[in-house]
Amino acid sequence: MLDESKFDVNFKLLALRIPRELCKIATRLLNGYLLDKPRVKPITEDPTSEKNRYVILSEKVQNPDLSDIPSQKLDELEKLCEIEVVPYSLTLGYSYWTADHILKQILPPGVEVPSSFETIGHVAHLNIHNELLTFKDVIAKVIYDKNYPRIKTVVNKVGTITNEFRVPKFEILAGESDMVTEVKQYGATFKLDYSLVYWNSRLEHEHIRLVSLFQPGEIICDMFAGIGPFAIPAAQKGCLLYANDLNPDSVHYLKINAKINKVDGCVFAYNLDARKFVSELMAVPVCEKNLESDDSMVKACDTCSIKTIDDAKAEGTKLGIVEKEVSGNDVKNDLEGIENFSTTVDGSIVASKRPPDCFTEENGNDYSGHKKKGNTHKRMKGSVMPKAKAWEHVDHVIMNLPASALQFLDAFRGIISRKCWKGPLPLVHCYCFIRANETKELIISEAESALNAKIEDPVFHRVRDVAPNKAMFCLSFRLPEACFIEDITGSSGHSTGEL
Ligand SMILES: C[S@@+](CC[C@H](N)C(=O)[O-])C[C@H]1O[C@@H](n2cnc3c(N)ncnc32)[C@H](O)[C@@H]1O
Repeated sequence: MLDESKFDVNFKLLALRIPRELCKIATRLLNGYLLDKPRVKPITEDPTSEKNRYVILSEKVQNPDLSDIPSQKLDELEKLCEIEVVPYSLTLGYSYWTADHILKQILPPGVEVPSSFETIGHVAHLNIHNELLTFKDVIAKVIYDKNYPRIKTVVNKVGTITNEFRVPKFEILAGESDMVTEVKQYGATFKLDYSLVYWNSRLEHEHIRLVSLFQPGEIICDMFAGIGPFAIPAAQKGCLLYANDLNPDSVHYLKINAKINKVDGCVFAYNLDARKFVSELMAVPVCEKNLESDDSMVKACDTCSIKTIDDAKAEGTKLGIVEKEVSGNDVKNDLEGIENFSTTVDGSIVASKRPPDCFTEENGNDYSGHKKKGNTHKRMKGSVMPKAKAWEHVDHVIMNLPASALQFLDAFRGIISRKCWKGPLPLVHCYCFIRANETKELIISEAESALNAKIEDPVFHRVRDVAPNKAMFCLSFRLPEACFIEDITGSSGHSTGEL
């Protein structure tokens, strides 16, 4: 085990014993000659008298006659009191030194010291390289000691992720074995079991960037929702969420998180394969039977603002809250013809020119939303959020499974009933990886062959570099018209109404 006393360092220093009321002025006068160590104060108690203090001098003052300090400074101090020099012994030990300092002494010279880690609530996630695996326990102990109580569990990722839920395997190296924890992102709270579900704190900016494109009242379909880092903030914004994940544990926490964040009336959770989810959600039910989510997700919700097109019809009013913003542009940076859409009472779409200043992406193009004037977000106090008919309208589709989301685009082939659909087709936000030897054109062609249709006006947003030769991107585009199915009778565009 680690012998903590090995890290003791003793400093033989000098100190001035002075009346305690002169501490401030002495500190000012001796500026530059005082002990200068992070987190150690240069003034300390005199063990022999309450009335005095020790002013600890820096290591560079070695002579007891204080000849290392300019005489002018000493003269000034002497005018105020008698100066008494005393030896002072300072020991800085294990509890003082940083994790980086200690690990540098333990590990072989030249290796990269693993003193930084990803924090997920009370869990510190390390990725210890093979050459340091023999030191893994001591590394974990130091990180635990230095970060407790903020960190209560230190884990190391084992091997590479191979399972479809994208959950790494961990070994617990120090602290509690409980990996159920809580994380906060932009005001939302997420509970999760880090050993069972996918979570990546590095995606926080991306989650919020994408949600910032959504407008209150919009209908969002999240095909690979995880525990809800897109879905929960979108619902908090007043969107209606159809959120799905194949991992039952993710869906379990998605529901808990919807409750914790008081949006459980706006988040409908499903535990299906994404293809099946989309085909069930967006296809017209044979008997127009209402879709049912897998349990009682529909709850009273104070914070939601969704009204379906049908609700508005019933009220005979224009749906102010579902003003739909749509943008599209091509790689030539042509901003002309970009339009806003508002859904009117009959579900038809009113188009209006939108200001071009909303294009902020690296290539000049974007699907960002422009700020609306005023707050059109109305609350439905104490009411149950009505489910929208997703086969009539969905505004955005989120596909965050970068390793294979492009291949799932085939789920949209001929799925949307032209007869039933109201408004523009959804904007799809499909995450992918692009390697150094790949191009955006290659990605587009992969997406197009999955859709079996041409994509107009694609926009790429670089999310983050995941490896030296690999970056994560978000490809946004409007679902092509080819996804319409003309004749719904007897077509594959019917759902079994299983959801
Ligand atoms: C990269 S994670 C993204 C989770 C979440 N959207 C986020 O941003 O943190 C991908 C998620 O897709 C889920 N998944 C993998 N294959 C799936 C499939 N065939 N159908 C539905 N979900 C799937 C995984 O369980 C995982 O939660």
